[in-house]
Amino acid sequence: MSKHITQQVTKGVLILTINRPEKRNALTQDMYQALTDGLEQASKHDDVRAVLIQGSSSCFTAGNDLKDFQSIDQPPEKLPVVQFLRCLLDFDKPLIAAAAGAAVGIGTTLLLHCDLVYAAEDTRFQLPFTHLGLVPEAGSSLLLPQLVGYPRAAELLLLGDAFDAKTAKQMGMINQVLTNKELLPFAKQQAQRIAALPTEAIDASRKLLRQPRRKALRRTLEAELTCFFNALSSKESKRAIKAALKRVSGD
Ligand SMILES: C/C=C/C(=O)SCCNC(=O)CCNC(=O)[C@H](O)C(C)(C)COP(=O)(O)OP(=O)(O)OC[C@H]1O[C@@H](n2cnc3c(N)ncnc32)[C@H](O)[C@@H]1OP(=O)(O)O
Repeated sequence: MSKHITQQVTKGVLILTINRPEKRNALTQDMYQALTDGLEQASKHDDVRAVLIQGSSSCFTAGNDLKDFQSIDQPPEKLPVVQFLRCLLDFDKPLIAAAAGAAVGIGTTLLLHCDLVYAAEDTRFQLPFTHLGLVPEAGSSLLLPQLVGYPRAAELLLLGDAFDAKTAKQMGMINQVLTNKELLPFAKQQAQRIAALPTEAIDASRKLLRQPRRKALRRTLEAELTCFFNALSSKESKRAIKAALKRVSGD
């Protein structure tokens, strides 16, 4: 268990909270492992009927820890981030997310796997993969065009500009925009509402919603992973990640 991911079960909802404020909740391999453990436990326990993933009321996550990218020294297969992405794809209970402040990289793409997504007014989404010499992950090269149409998806994934919560709502990426104060209580309430509904009907409905894209999503995720880890070992990406780290931390 990572000290940066906390777990709490309330009224049938497992709340996974990302808590590394000093680094804008950037995700390390330990944190991905803790998130995967949380989802796997939730899947096994009948008393958990929905999962809420959240950061704080002012920051969701700045995405993958950039230093962590530089220190990857094991085959992708064994990496917790890869296990987390596969687990996300197969997760069999309702998944709700509450995003505020930074929602960068995987902080945006993981939302595409959630059933309900709520965002605070100040949320800044960004998919800066190409800036880092990388490619889309988490099945986003399939899910994003399906959700917002090819032209907008291409713009977001190729140019990598940040966009706000209002734009995300207009594009159909999220359910609702709330104030920072309202966000976490409202997301919890919605998760608890789902958890209180007849479980078999919720699970079967969710399966029906997801089933048509399941195989294609799995294929896309695996193709992206191959491409992503090839890119990560390229000179272009190493240079870009070093520059990004310098920009955010001065290192
Ligand atoms: C498979 C997954 C792939 C991906 O997720 S790719 C995406 C990778 N993520 C990024 O490229 C985001 C990089 N971060 C930023 O662009 C900015 O930050 C933000 C827009 C998220 C926030 O900006 P601001 O509020 O001004 O904060 P700040 O001063 O830049 O950072 C505060 C502290 O947080 C650390 N930090 C921020 N993001 C990361 C990160 N992604 N990895 C590691 N550290 C990060 C900094 O270094 C610094 O910390 P210190 O004060 O100790 O230097």
